[in-house]
Amino acid sequence: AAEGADLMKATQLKARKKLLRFQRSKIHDWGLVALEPIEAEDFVIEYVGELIRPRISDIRERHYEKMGIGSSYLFRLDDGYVVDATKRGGVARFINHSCEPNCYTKVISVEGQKRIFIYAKRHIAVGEEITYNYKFPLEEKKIPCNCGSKKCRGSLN
Ligand SMILES: Nc1ncnc2c1ncn2[C@@H]1O[C@H](CN(CC[C@H](N)C(=O)O)CC2CN(Cc3cccs3)C2)[C@@H](O)[C@H]1O
Repeated sequence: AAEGADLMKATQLKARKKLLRFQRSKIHDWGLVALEPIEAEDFVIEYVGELIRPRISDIRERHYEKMGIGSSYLFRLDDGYVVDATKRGGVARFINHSCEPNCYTKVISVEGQKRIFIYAKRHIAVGEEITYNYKFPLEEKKIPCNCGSKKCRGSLN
């Protein structure tokens, strides 16, 4: 019974959203920083937003560009669907890109709904900024990357 309780506790620890703080980032404007140590493969946070169809996301993207808020609160899924965190989103929308990220994203269908979960690739120490690879498609107009990692590709797209 004791080891069952420990297993339960360990599972909860791994699955629980981690303590994070939204603060100025060395990479870009604002970012998310770990307030507790995070182990490899631990669940960190869900990228919460509205799941929208490709056509709707094109219309919104143009609208956001015109409004000057930049379209990168849009998290594109492989099938063209987009999770839009611009209006209704969680703090995960503030996570910055790195070419050597400490987290990775996984799209999981929960009751037919696609959701984006962010996990740690490695141990993350208190105070480290949470990052994942945006995997933006290559574009002409480059967004210079400021991740500072040795293997930085120089741009996000
Ligand atoms: N490694 C990097 N190097 C350089 N720039 C980066 C990096 N990684 C994220 N970026 C920028 O961050 C946006 C992704 N953003 C993540 C959070 C951002 N730090 C924030 O404070 O809002 C969300 C978008 C929505 N936009 C609102 C704006 C706020 C200020 C100017 S536009 C930012 C991206 O589209 C980029 O422009």
